[in-house]
Amino acid sequence: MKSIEVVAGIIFFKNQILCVQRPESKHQYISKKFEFPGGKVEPEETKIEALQRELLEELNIIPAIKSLYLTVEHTYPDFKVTMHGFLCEVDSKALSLREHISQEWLKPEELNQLDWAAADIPIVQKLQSNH
Ligand SMILES: Nc1nc2c([nH]c(=O)n2[C@@H]2O[C@H](COP(=O)(O)OP(=O)(O)OP(=O)(O)O)[C@@H](O)[C@H]2O)c(=O)[nH]1
Repeated sequence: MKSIEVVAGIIFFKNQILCVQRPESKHQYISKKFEFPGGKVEPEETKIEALQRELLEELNIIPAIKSLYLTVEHTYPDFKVTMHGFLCEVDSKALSLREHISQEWLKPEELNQLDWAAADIPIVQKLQSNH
């Protein structure tokens, strides 16, 4: 089975976190799910470099990347993902949604209102237990 390494930004503006919705996909289990923005780490790139690149590409933002929060391993029916979630901060909510179909800024305790990609659930749970 294919394995991918992914970085994702848990982006805070004050006490709210950016949640973005994936477009429709042939993989039903990730189609239209909410996630933390990011993407695959390319060869020759550090995780931080990959996250900076993806956030600029997907949202046109340059957040302050603070620290690694949680690494999750999840096996979907077609591939295995290792996802590193990094705490990030922005000082404005301004962004351009270039790949996702919607966005929400939610407080940690509100995150379970959304339908998350399965790999994100441990990160959502940790954020909810720490608020
Ligand atoms: N970015 C991101 N991807 C996630 C999360 N949770 C999760 O399961 N994934 C999965 O990890 C993979 C990341 O791929 P991607 O499509 O976002 O990455 P990318 O921008 O590099 O893709 P590309 O191949 O189209 O250039 C997707 O299969 C996605 O479903 C998440 O919170 N953020």
